[in-house]
Amino acid sequence: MRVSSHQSGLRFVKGHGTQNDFVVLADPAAELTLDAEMVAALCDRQRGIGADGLLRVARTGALVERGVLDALPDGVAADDWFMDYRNGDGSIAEMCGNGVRVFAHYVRATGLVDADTFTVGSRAGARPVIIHSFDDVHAEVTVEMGVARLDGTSVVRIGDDIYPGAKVDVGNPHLACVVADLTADDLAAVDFTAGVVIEPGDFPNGANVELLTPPVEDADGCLYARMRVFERGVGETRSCGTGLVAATRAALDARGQDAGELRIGIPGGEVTVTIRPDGSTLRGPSALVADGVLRPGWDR
Ligand SMILES: N[C@@H](CCC[C@H](N)C(=O)O)C(=O)O
Repeated sequence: MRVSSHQSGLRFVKGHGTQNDFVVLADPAAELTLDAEMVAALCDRQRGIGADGLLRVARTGALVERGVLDALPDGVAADDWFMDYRNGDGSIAEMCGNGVRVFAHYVRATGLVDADTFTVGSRAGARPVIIHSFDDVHAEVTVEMGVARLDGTSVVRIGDDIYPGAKVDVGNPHLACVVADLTADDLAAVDFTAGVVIEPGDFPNGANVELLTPPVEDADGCLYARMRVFERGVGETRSCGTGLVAATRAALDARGQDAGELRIGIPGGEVTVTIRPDGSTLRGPSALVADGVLRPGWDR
């Protein structure tokens, strides 16, 4: 069954995590065919519903049986709910941090899960979550994001400017640039409209690019920074959970720290990232804003 040809209309939910927005499709038995063209049309803000990405909610075992996944990812059981994530251009990515928060909120608020701690499956492996609070619209969720692995350095060109950064693997690839002396106003003025140019030799599968102001201590002694992000397969988004973890890892490393906490403001809100030598967490909000039904033939 293709997404387009469901006779009785396919239900969807629209949600976001710090305004990184998603179409959520419940498909427990993995019966839908999500081809790239269809996902791109659904995520298109003029042709379709409009979103940065799509989250299919399916049982991990069903995705293996249907051949969407080759095998159960590490630490993920057949009965665990799996976040089958697609970028807005239809491409598949290994992980989406904001997506996991929205996904966890969705399965908890709809009763597919009846506990506040559980595991979400992703192509990058198991992502344990804690639901701190939720109702039908809002939730506050922490995601265990695993180890953010530093992997050397590279550069990105944005307009006429070259930014050096740290390559960071958070399950998906990032170039996290902590830019010395960059103010919040400078960051807001960066022009992403022509895209970003990364080194293909350093990132054979592409990368997400983050620009971060150097962290400063706020009045309470907490570290705070601001970030913007240009996502692989999407373009500039108002937030990127894996990017926030990558940027925190790079910023703490630049301060000689392999652990610590950082609050980060992004255009879509604010999150808290904690880095430990053996892992990392991302804490922030989720919102489920609308329910809808796709009309048969919507894509013609
Ligand atoms: N917005 C996401 C990341 C989505 C995947 C990314 N665009 C990629 O291709 O790796 C997040 O919140 O982490």
